[in-house]
Amino acid sequence: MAQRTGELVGEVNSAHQLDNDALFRYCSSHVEGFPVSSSRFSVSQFGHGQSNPTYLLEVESGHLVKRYVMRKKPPGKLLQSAHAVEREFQVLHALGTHTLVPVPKVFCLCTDSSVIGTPFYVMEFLEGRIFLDPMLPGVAPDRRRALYHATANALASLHSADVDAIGLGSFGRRNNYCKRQVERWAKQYIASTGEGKSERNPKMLTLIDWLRENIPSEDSSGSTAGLVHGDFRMDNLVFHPIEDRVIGILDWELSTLGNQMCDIAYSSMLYIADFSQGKVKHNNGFELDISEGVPSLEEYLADYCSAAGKQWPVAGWKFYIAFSLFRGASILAGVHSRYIMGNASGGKRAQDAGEKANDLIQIAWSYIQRETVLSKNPPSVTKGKDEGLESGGRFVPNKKVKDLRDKLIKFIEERVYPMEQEFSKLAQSSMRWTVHPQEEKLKEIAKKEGLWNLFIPLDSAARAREILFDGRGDDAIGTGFPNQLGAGLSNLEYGYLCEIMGRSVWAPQVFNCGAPDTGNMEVLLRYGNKEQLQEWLIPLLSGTIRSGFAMTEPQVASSDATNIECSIRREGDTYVINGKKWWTSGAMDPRCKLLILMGKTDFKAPIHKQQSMILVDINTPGVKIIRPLTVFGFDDAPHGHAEVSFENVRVPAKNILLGEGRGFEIAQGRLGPGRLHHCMRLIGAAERGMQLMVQRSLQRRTFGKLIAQHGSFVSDLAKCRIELEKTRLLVFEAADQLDRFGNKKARGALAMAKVAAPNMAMKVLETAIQVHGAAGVSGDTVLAHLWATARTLRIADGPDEVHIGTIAKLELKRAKL
Ligand SMILES: Cc1cc2nc3c(=O)[nH]c(=O)nc-3n(C[C@H](O)[C@H](O)[C@H](O)COP(=O)(O)OP(=O)(O)OC[C@H]3O[C@@H](n4cnc5c(N)ncnc54)[C@H](O)[C@@H]3O)c2cc1C
Repeated sequence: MAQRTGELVGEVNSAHQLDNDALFRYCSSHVEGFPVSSSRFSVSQFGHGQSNPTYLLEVESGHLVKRYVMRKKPPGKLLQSAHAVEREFQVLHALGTHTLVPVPKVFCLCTDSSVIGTPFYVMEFLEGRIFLDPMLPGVAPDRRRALYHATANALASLHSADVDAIGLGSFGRRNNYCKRQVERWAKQYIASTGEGKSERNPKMLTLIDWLRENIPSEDSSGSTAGLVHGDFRMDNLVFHPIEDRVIGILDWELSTLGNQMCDIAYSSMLYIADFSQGKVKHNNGFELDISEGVPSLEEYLADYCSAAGKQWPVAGWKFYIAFSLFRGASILAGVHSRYIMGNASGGKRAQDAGEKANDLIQIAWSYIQRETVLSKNPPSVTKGKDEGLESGGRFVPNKKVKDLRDKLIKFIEERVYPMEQEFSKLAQSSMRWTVHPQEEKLKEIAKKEGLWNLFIPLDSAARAREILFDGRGDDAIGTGFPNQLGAGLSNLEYGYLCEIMGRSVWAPQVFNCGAPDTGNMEVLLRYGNKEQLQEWLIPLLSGTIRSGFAMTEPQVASSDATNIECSIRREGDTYVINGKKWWTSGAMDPRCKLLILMGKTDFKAPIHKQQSMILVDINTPGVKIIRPLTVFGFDDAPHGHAEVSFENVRVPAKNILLGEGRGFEIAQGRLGPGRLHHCMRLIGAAERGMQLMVQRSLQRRTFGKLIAQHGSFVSDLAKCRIELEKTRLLVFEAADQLDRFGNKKARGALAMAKVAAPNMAMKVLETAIQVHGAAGVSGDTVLAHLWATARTLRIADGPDEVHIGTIAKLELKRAKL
């Protein structure tokens, strides 16, 4: 079973007591968001890990308890070059600032030993899961496979960091890494063993000689060199609280530049020697019987090589594993030695380290005696690699989509979530109808990251390219950045990404994927002519303007669009518009420039030929914003939902879309993908609800138990997950049908998704709100806002009953055939 990161702490070890007041004062002035005064500041120590003492800092700030992690050098006389927290800070800072490698954010480094006795640094506390036992007891087999896949991917991601580009070019020497490491750990072993220390093992000395003679040739050339973690094991990884992905790689004490094969070999050592439990378990140098679902050593290695783009290491593998065992033995001898001298942070657990060191030396020798240790060629890794979104399943994102998804998740978690409170604060102030400057900055970063206009389907992009550039692939459209027309994704592929954006009400617009802009751009992409595309689509694509869709009218039941009364009358080379609309989302936004309006050009034509759509510049005389409307009190500023009147509004005749009487036809085209985007975002909103409720349930105690231990909660949680997964499959199915058969044939699946998604999201968010108690209904969490949005979607873009009518009609039609 996994341990929660917050559960791995205990009282501070007597050898590692701190001056808490000095630490508090330092953090107040050096750590972002750390309060200046607090009624409670507590320090506890992580028991896991034995090298640099690591502490959990909990500080009360208003009604919140903020958590940070502090890591320091151990006290006492230290071996040269060990415990370099300054280097840990440097590498974490570089990776966190410039790459997508999952690491905790670091806040400050203190090199002044007078503060708490040794240098230290403070970093973010990651709420997640740590698996102390790599055999993953209590985890289902398919999840085990997914966790190993995530582990291989995390290592590949850190190995892919471009050290020169991120300021780590001089973090170490790249060539002859193993050569230097053999000498370093040999020296350390000698220094840690002998009289008054851990007993020296003569077999270790012969092992050192063997290693010196068998260093692979690539080591001297540096061809497999790059950033090396140095202690990459599953128990140094924090996994997401519920998803099987790594959110933080910890313990960078031994990181440097060098031969990266050492990292993958070290992390594979568990297949040869499992010392996660009291005694070392081994099979005389052969692979151990591994738990069901855990990939074999070769599968794990192949998974890593494929993700990192590395050669299958058949030639040097024996050396790398033997070296890992040797290095492990040297480290354990050091721990044992420190235990004897009384300053190992692992306390009593360090007592057995000497015996374990000798076991590893023996296993290394058995391994070296093996004739072959790796097959000539890697096994196929397709199995397990791309199974399901996280594990198995029919809907499987390909590598391109997975990469975009990982990027999006990191972007949202690191840049959007931290801004949510700030955006909400502005949206509730007297400046509510202005745009937060940070939102515009985030848009620019999203463009550069290639996370822009991802909603545009391949076929719509092709049409725009044809019309605007005669088919040339010039996507920059003179705006200075590529991918204006998206990433060439299908609706299904976008589904995997749109879902992620739905986790925050603020996220979609950051990626230019917010409603109603996406639907409006889709209308232009599908039905606009060249002039209309140039005037309106291009600024919408670059995010310099926003738009609204004006169909619903207060005086008529607008779920039946044939009721619409707004008139669009032709007069010479203009159309004159008269009518009243409401719920025109986005019309309050200061960036809103375009309204796509639906009205009637011919009240006498057949019922579905009376409507037309026309492009209206919001600044045209006669367009009047009457008031913003609220959704359960949320006015969704600065975007807003407006009541708008149109009095003798004259627009050029060329602004008509597709021609008079074609409004219904366009509405059908617009609403299919637009509706589905709402469903996708609702899946994301529900996932956020799941995440928050799980976190809350594991932190909060009632009547002597965590909420997570109460049976009623467990039952609700499981039911929410079932509903969520059912709905996700339905939404993917609808997207897939939309891609394969088009809007009309997919209408049954689209209607089912549109009914299922808001109802499911409401149920999940409602449960999450309940688990949060009063905090859930307040503005302190995102839950109330997400719930309110989900509720509107049982009405907006067609009420449930209308879609239910469509589903039933198709069902009955089938029966008649
Ligand atoms: C937050 C939000 C944003 C919106 N954004 C936009 C926007 O940007 N642009 C825009 O034009 N509109 C927008 N709308 C309006 C929305 O699309 C309409 O509210 C919706 O189409 C329903 O129309 P209506 O409100 O007139 O309800 P009505 O048509 O009056 O329907 C009321 C109720 O009648 C019942 N009903 C209707 N049809 C049937 C049926 N066939 N069988 C049984 N019962 C039925 C349902 O219970 C329905 O909820 C938005 C609405 C909300 C809440």
